[in-house]
Amino acid sequence: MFKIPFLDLPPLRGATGTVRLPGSKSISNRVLLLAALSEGKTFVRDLLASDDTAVMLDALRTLGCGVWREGDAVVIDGLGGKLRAKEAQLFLGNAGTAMRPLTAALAVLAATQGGSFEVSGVPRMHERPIGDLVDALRGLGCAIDDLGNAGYPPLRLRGPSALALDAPVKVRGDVSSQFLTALLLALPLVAERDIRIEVIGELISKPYIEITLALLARFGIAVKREGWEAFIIPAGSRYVSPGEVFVEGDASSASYFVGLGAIAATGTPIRIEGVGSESLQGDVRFIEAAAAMGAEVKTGPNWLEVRRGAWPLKGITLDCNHIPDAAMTLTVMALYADGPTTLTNIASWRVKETDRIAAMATELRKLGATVDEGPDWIRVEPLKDWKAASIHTYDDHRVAMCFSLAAFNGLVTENTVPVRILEPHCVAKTFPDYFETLFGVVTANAADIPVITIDGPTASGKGTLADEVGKALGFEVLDSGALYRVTGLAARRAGLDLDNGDAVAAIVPTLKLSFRDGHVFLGDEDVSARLRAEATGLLASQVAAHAQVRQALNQLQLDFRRLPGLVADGRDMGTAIFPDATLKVFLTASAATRAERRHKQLISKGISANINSLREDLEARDERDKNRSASPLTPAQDAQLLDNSALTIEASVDQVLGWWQQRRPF
Ligand SMILES: O=C(O)C1=C[C@@H](OP(=O)(O)O)[C@@H](O)[C@H](O)C1
Ligand SMILES: C=C(OP(=O)(O)O)C(=O)O
Repeated sequence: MFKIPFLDLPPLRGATGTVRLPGSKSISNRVLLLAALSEGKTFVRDLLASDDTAVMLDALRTLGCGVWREGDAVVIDGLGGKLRAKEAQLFLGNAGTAMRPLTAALAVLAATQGGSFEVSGVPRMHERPIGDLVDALRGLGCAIDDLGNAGYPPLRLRGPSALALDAPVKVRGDVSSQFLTALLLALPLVAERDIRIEVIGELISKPYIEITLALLARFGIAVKREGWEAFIIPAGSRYVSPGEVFVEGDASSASYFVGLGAIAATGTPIRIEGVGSESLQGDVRFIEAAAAMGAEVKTGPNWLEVRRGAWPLKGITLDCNHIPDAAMTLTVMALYADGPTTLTNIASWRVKETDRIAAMATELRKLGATVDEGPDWIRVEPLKDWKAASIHTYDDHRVAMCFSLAAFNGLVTENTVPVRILEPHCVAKTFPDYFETLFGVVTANAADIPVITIDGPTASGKGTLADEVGKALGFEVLDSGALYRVTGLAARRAGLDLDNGDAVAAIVPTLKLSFRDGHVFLGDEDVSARLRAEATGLLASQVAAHAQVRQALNQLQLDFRRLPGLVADGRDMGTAIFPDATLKVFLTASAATRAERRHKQLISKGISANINSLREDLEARDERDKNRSASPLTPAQDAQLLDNSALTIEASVDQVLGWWQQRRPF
């Protein structure tokens, strides 16, 4: 996950490959609750691992459920309908699928067994309505206290209290379907007689009720229904765990890749694995909307393949009540259309993670789009004149994911712009690795992928600075010095004459080199510590003097230019390898400062060292690096010079990030 203040997406051009979706949020949290209410163990496979499921799992643990991992399964040892904890405070983040169903289940459990439970969430959760559910539960006889504003969390669910189960339970369905879902999931707890639930008002987001009914059936509860108006939980219903449940991929998460295929898969299609024609989730019908906009879609039981069909896409008008979450993706696809796109019947967008109609309209306008909105609709015009924009994400995962599709503007305009996604980690709600997954299936022109080079003499602190800048921007880091060090080490191990440039260059393509978690591996061996040793530094300096060796390592270094960007540290990154880098930094420090730092570093590792001879070595190495004929150590003409002798690491990082920001169009 990119846990950084912003993620800049350079212009993207194409898409190809296969995406394996994370588990469905809606299915995961329903299955967890049903397993918790059942008796005995349920093995849940392919469970979504995200913020929304984490709060549900924490809540279940607090309530006394067994929750543990066994291989690739999460095992829930259920309560069998009996409360083990009679008091608890549950923090449910911003997960509607945890807040609403747990409120109903705990209200009913507290009423029948006694207890006091508080449910709360993030500030936005306290602005998301729950009054219709509370009214239904109070009508049934549950004791519920508003701990904040009436009709919103936080709430206290108290008991015991007498339940009136003979009259129908009435619930409004026109603000959120999750209220009906919550009652359907919880009321089998007290189904000594038939329980009738009646929906008041037009039910929205109907396909989510189908998910609820299907999963209840898997846990042994066969709800009878009268269309969408009434649902009857038969007397004697009991939750019976099926023992094992497989969670299918998330169909709402699929929408971003369906959109991606429609926009950018011009050759082979994007393959999306985890949902397909047999999906339980209504959002799989997003493919119909995408097809109406021009996408070519093929489906199998649990896969989709999508490629570009019509181009530009076709503007559509669509009632999106049945796909409230996935439909947001259409508003960004609409930028690439031949005419306006109008989405209707989406009033619920206003009470989700943020006011999504307002959020999408505001952010689309920042890109230059013309957008109109009403209480329950939005209209987006195609965009020709794109502006670089910093997209505010409102702690809404879907806003962040949707706007990644705006980075394909280079497919419709010459004046390509990057897109900045603020607080990209909000995707953690349902798809923590969204951006990594995206980068795995999109292509960009190498020249569009930003590079920051940090060159400078040995022990100037390039490595630390590059790592920190890389972390701050979410960029890849290339420690080119390590490549020379590995080559020097491997050449020495192979018994080569290090003065023989051809021989040393010949082993470069055979190096089995990988960088993982800040470590460098040669084959399976972690050689990080060896590479840092002074002796290896000298080997590196020797082999680096050969033009043939530098040539062999060139391509390897260029290959590190990957999305979303690269920070390359070395000696000739800005002059020879990435001459088109957006920002070039030449880092220096006095020989005395560098010798002191190296000395401290060695001493802290328990290696004895003499500061004077370290300084002499450094100076000798500087001379060799400066005077070699192949790529001598010298600042690029357009480099920013940074002498960090008197600077802290933070100050150097801030300086580089400041220069970087000056070069950004945001
Ligand atoms: O039941 C569910 O799993 C959901 C129902 C929908 O909410 P509404 O019924 O409030 O539209 C949907 O937006 C949400 O992401 C998940
Ligand atoms: C509306 C959403 O979430 P929640 O389950 O919190 O309602 C969503 O994921 O788009």
